[in-house]
Amino acid sequence: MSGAAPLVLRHPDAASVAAMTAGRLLAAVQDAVVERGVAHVALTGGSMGSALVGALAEHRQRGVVDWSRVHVWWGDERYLPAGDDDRNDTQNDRAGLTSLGLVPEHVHRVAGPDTSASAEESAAAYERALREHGSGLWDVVLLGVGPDGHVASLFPGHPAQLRDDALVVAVHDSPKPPPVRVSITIDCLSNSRGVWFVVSGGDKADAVARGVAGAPAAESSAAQVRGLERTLWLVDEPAAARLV
Ligand SMILES: O=C1O[C@H](COP(=O)(O)O)[C@@H](O)[C@H](O)[C@H]1O
Repeated sequence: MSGAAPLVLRHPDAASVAAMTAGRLLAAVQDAVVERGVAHVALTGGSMGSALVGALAEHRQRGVVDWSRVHVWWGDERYLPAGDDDRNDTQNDRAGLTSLGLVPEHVHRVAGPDTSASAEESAAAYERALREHGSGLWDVVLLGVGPDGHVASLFPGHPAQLRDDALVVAVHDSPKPPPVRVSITIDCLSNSRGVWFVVSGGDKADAVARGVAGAPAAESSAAQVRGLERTLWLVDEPAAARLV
């Protein structure tokens, strides 16, 4: 498999994962803005996605970053109307994303059924937006991991998991509700300088072990995604419990 080999960074608990990752993300974004004038970050939903955004919003050094040069995207979105409680962007907004000082046009939200005819149309629009901004060469892609090894909305064994004919795909019949989603594909997520998995909790211990070990796709979507320069697993001790 191409990309950087996984590096595991262990933390005592979920709050430490969020706080340490927030500091690391501020530095990575600052580096990107200074080196290239712009930073592109893919956010994640789920428990750690919002914990991380909350830690960013509370970070004492968050003002050091020129947020007007930062673009945020989502690795996946639940196909629900804007503002729905179950959307990843709604949860990230409530965790503090809106307080960072991002330019609204640089916050790239996935269209829901209120503004698109179908998940396919929404995925195509998101892909067009990505192509307008360099086809998704990310600085950092953040990924939560489900107990089943899914990342973004790419579930092991699901027909959408290994799609390689698009940057963004519609996902129907998701094993985790809601059933309709839009997801960036494995190849596109891997087109990032850094891929950072953020995981906490003992229910994720098997998924972390499989992901770090490079398990086959049938067992882990996480294992199929690696960064071009760095692949970090930022985990708490319960999530690290099955690592050898
Ligand atoms: O449904 C989703 O689940 C994963 C993991 O969520 P968690 O709550 O188990 O941490 C998340 O990364 C993904 O973005 C989201 O849509």
